[in-house]
Amino acid sequence: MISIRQVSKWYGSFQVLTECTTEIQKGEVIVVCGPSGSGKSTLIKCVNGLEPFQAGEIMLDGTSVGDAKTNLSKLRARVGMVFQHFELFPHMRIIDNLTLAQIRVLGRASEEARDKGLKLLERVGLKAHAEKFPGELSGGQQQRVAIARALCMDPIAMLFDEPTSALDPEMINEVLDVMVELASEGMTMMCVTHEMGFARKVAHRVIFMDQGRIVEDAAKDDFFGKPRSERAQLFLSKILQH
Ligand SMILES: Nc1ncnc2c1ncn2[C@@H]1O[C@H](COP(=O)(O)OP(=O)(O)OP(=O)(O)O)[C@@H](O)[C@H]1O
Repeated sequence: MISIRQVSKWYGSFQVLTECTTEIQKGEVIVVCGPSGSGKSTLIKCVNGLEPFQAGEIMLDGTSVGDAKTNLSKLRARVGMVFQHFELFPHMRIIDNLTLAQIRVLGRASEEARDKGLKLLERVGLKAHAEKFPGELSGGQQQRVAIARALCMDPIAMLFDEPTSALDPEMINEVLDVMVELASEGMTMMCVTHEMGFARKVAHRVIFMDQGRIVEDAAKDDFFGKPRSERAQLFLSKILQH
């Protein structure tokens, strides 16, 4: 489903990603973790073409992301992306946030888009808030709206970039619960997160990054049982103390 081969990226002379390689199968849930600045967000943004890369290849369901001939907006419409900051349009009602891309990008009729939006709002428990503005919702609710918005596009995979790290602690679980449910339904997911409880519960594999490299790419139980690298052992011992 997602194939990342020997991907390298530079910001000027600074190499942010070095020969990153991994494969994500349909229905797999991958957690990407690692220290701050290790390149996790950059890698995930390369997957849907939000960041260009200079070497290697990323294939998304058979389409090459880095190929200049690839229509990136079409490609992005097929992969849901959820960011740390929900990035909802503040001046638009929740339901309009959900229908905009369906109408503009997928060409759905507004009634159909609205029905779909309401269905997905119901799924994340927020149908009653459809006519509100984002500022009237809590951070956790806004993030659930952002997930519903991504799902409105019938994505073939979902990418999450630290979806809970801007939330107050009591709101983290309501977002993780939605992600756990998605995973249990077989959604292909690549999640940058520090939530190791989530990783233990639903990840199939864990990728550990350090200084722009994929240092470990292991089955969840192997990673948590005994990470191979000292760097990952240190990271886990620190993060699991909290
Ligand atoms: N636009 C940019 N220009 C130059 N350097 C950048 C840019 N974006 C990110 N970087 C650098 O690239 C490195 C990797 O950043 P990235 O955000 O991918 O790391 P991360 O592992 O996701 O970190 P965090 O956990 O703190 O979000 C960092 O050193 C960062 O400063």
